[in-house]
Amino acid sequence: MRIHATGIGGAGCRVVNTLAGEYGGRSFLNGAVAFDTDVNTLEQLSAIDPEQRYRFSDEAGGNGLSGDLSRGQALGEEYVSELSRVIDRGTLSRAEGFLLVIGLGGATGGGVAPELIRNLNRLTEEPVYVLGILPASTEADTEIDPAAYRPQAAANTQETLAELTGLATAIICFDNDNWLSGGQQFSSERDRINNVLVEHIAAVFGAGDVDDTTATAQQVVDASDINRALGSDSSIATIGYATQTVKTQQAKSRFGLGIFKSKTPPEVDTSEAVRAIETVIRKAARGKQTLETTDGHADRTLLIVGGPPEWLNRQAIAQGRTWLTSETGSSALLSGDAPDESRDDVFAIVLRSGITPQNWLAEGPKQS
Ligand SMILES: Nc1nc2c(ncn2[C@@H]2O[C@H](COP(=O)(O)OP(=O)(O)OP(=O)(O)O)[C@@H](O)[C@H]2O)c(=O)[nH]1
Repeated sequence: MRIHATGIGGAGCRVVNTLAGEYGGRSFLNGAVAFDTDVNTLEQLSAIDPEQRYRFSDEAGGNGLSGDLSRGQALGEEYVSELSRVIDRGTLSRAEGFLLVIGLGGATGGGVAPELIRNLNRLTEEPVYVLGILPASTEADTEIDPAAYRPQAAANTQETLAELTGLATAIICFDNDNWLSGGQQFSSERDRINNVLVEHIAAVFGAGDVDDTTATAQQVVDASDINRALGSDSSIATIGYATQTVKTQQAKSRFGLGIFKSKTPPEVDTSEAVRAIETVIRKAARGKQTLETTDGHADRTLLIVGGPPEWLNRQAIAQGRTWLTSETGSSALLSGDAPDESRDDVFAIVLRSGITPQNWLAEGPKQS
C-alpha cells in the first residue's frame, strides 16, 4: 500500500526519519515529510530530504512547546494550510493512504495532527491513519529518567485521542512501555524502540510490495485489505509481528553468489512448512503487540503471512485463519500473502482493529 508518511513533533519526525532511512527505496513509501517547531530535531533527520523537513512557527523560538497542548492546537489551526501544501507537493494524488506519526504525549504532534487530518479529509478521499505513540510510564517521574520527564504526557495522550476520534480513519497505537524492560530508560532506548516500531509499520504497509515476477499462486495482500481491516471509524489498532528462520537454498548458489540460481523452486518438506506457518501465526497473535489488548479480541483482524513462496503452505494458512478467528472473536477476518523470494524466514503479521487496550487507556479517552 503506497503511503505518504508525515512526522509531526519530535517523536513523529524521528520515526519517519527511521522509516525513510530503512525503507526509503521501497515503493510502499510514497513520500516522507517532517514537521516541527524544533529546529534541532529537524537538523538531525539525515534520511529525509532537507526540503521535506519543514519548520513551522517561530513562536517557540525554535524549540519545542514543552507539552503545552493548547499551544500546539492553536498552531495547528494557524499553519494547517501551509503544512497541507507541503504534503501536497506532488504526492497527494499518488498516495493510497496517509500516515501521520505523532507522540501522543507531546504538544506539537498531538496539537497539530487533528487540524491537519481535518484538512486532509477535505483534500483527499484516501484514508488518513495516525500512528500514535503512547508515553512510557516513567515519563511521569522526575527521578527515573530525567531526560524524558514529561508530567503532562498521559493527560495529553487522553486529550489528543479524544480529538482524533471521528477524524482519523484509524489510530494504530504503539506503546513505548511495552518495549522497555525493568530498569531500562526510555531516553537511552529510544533509537532501538524506533527501529522496532518502524519494522512493524513496514511489515504491514510494505507487505503487498512484491515484485511482479513472484509466483502468482499467492493471494497478495493489497491496500483494500489493509483499509478494510483498519476500518474507517477511528478504531484503535495494534500490530503483532513474528518471524521464523527457515532453510532456503534458492537465494544462493553453492558458491554463495546467487548467479547460478536454480529455476525450479526448491522442494520444501510439507510438515516443516506447516509447522513454521503455524508457529509464526501463533507467535504474532500471542506475542508482544504494539499495544496490548485486554483479551486478544478485535472487531476486525488482518492476517498476513509472508516469506519464500514455496513455504507459504495454503492449508496451514487456512488453518491459521480458523484458529485466529476464534482467538480474536473477529466478525471480519481478512488475510493475504506477502511472498518474498529474498527472505530466509517466514513471517506473520496480525493486525487487530477495534480493540480494548490493556493499559491505563482502557478507560477510553476523556471526552473533551
Ligand atoms: N517511540 C518514540 N517515542 C518518542 C520519541 N520521542 C518522544 N517520544 C514520545 O512522544 C511523546 C511526545 O514527545 P515529542 O514528540 O518530542 O513531543 P512534541 O510533539 O514534539 O511536542 P513538544 O515537545 O511538547 O513540543 C513523548 O512523551 C514520548 O512518549 C521517539 O523518538 N520515539
